[in-house]
Parts: sequence; C-alpha cells; structure tokens
Amino acid sequence: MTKSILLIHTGGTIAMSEDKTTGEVKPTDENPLQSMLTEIDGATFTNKAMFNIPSPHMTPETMLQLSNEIKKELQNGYDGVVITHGTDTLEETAYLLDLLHETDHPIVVTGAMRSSNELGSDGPYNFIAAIRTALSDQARGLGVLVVLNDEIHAAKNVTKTHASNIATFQSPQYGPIGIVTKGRIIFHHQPVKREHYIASTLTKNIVILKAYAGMDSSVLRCLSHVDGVIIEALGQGNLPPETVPGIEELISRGIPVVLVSRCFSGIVQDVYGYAGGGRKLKEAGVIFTNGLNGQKARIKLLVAMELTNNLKELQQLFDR
Ligand SMILES: NC(=O)C[C@H](N)C(=O)O
Repeated sequence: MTKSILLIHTGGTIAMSEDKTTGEVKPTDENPLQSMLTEIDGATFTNKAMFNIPSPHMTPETMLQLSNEIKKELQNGYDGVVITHGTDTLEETAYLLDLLHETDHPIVVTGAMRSSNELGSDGPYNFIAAIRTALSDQARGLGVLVVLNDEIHAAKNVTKTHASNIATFQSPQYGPIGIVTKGRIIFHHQPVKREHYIASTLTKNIVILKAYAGMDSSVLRCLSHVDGVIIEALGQGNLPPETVPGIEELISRGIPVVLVSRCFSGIVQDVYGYAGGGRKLKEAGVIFTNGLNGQKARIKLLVAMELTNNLKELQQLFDR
C-alpha cells in the first residue's frame, strides 16, 4: 500500500544557502529539498512550510506549536512525519516532540550541517534518509527519531557533539538504534520504554547552570523569576560545598533544582557523602536525573512542571 508522509519544514541550515561573495549563510525562500522527492517511489508527500527560522530562534512555544500541528495532521491519515530543523536545538525539539507523542506513527527529525549550495551539502541526503526511515514499518512505535549521517538515534539520547562536522549527532553511552544503508533501513536496538505526557502550555522559566571548580552560591542567589533550575554538576553529581546554601534557599522556596552531569556520558548518583557530594545534595532535596543532558532535563522539567510543582512527584517523573 502506498504510504503518505507529511513533510514539515521549520528552517535551519538545511533550508539555507551560502552567499558565494560574502560567505554568509542565510535562509532562502525556495525549498532546496523539493527536487529530491523524485528519489523515492511508491509514497506520496505533503509539504508544510511551518517556519523558516534558524533553530536558535526556536522556543518552547514554537516547539509546542509544532507538536500540536503534528497531532492535528496525524488525524488526516498520514503514515509518518518528517521534520526538517536547524541542528543547534534539534535535540531539544525532538525530545519535546517525543515526550508529547502519543501514537505509534514514526516522527523523524533531520537537518544539515552544510547549507544547500555548499560543497558536500548533506541536507538532501539526510532528507531522503529521514523519509526512508519514516517509511520503514519497523520505525513504528519507536517514538521520535533523529536521522543524520546514515544513523538513526532515539530523541531521548541524541545530542549535537561537534560544531561543524557532519558526524555531529551521537547518542553518548547508548549509540544509535539503527543505520541507513543504500538498500535498507536497519534497526539494531529498540528503546526499552517510552514516556508520554500531555501539556497544552509550557509556561515555566527554567534555567541551566554549569558547575565549575570554585563555584559558590552567588549565581544561585542572582536568580529571580525562575521556576526551576538545572545544574550540570561535576562528575557523578557533586558540587563545590559553597553552592549548598544557595541550593537550599531555592529548594526552601519550592523551586526544583535538578541535577545532571556535565560529563559527556554517565548518570548522576547520590554516592559521595562529603559536603557538596551527591548524597548530601539528595538529602537536601535536589532532584536527580536518569542520564539526560542539561538541555533535555530542562525540556522534561518544562513538561513535568505543567503537571506538578511537588518536588517528590517531580523526582518520581525523573526516575522514569
Ligand atoms: N546546522 C544548522 O542547522 C545550524 C543552524 N545555526 C541552525 O541550527 O539553524
């Protein structure tokens, strides 16, 4: 049976071109990917130009708008959705879409590191690879996927690791869940569980701080009008002791403080019992995450705080 795929374009380098005189890379009005669709037989496509923005211009509101649009459009009988997106915040959009995605339809997000007229432009290839993945029967039920550079990643795990290399998207510690070859789409792993939440608004102001040697409470005490704080902690989830009073003040005001590791891989744990160590932070009410990076933990807290402000319930949501 012929499958139908919805193609939603949001902008990013995949929709940009380079001015050959100045070297400036900017959005174009024409969709440079249109002509590529002839590469795929036996499927029908509907294009929707939702935004044409670089991904640093994406906000939780525009991401939610995208999620709502997908939900609405999936009722029209599409078999899957491919989204083109800038790579800078692609992992945040993909993860938010994943948390809010309630059906088994494949949703595949892709982008490019080189604009449409640059030598070795990767956009058209990634676009076709993403469509082929969305057309695969095995992609059903896997949640939101990210496809670039011949690899298929789960939205929850993937992160941009290099500023310019086309092999930038990786899933630290877990690896991709599949590969794209010339002839086949091959899945070799499956996400063990999917989470699903309902959020009709994303209203909270959540900030991310990175820990460093010698950090104290001053930056925590500067925070005003915040609803939640993500801290990229040291190692397995430890902080300099001078940060503890500032953290305790935030928690006593009911503001969740969520811990991730600033390390590329690994999970925060309440192991160390010294001042500022993970065990002491946990006792103080700090919420520990389960392998998310800082930007993903922020997306999850944004969604979770639409459901509850209770610190214990938030910890339970982060234990999932
Ligand atoms: N490669 C890219 O797409 C980067 C671009 N700045 C963006 O995220 O929109």
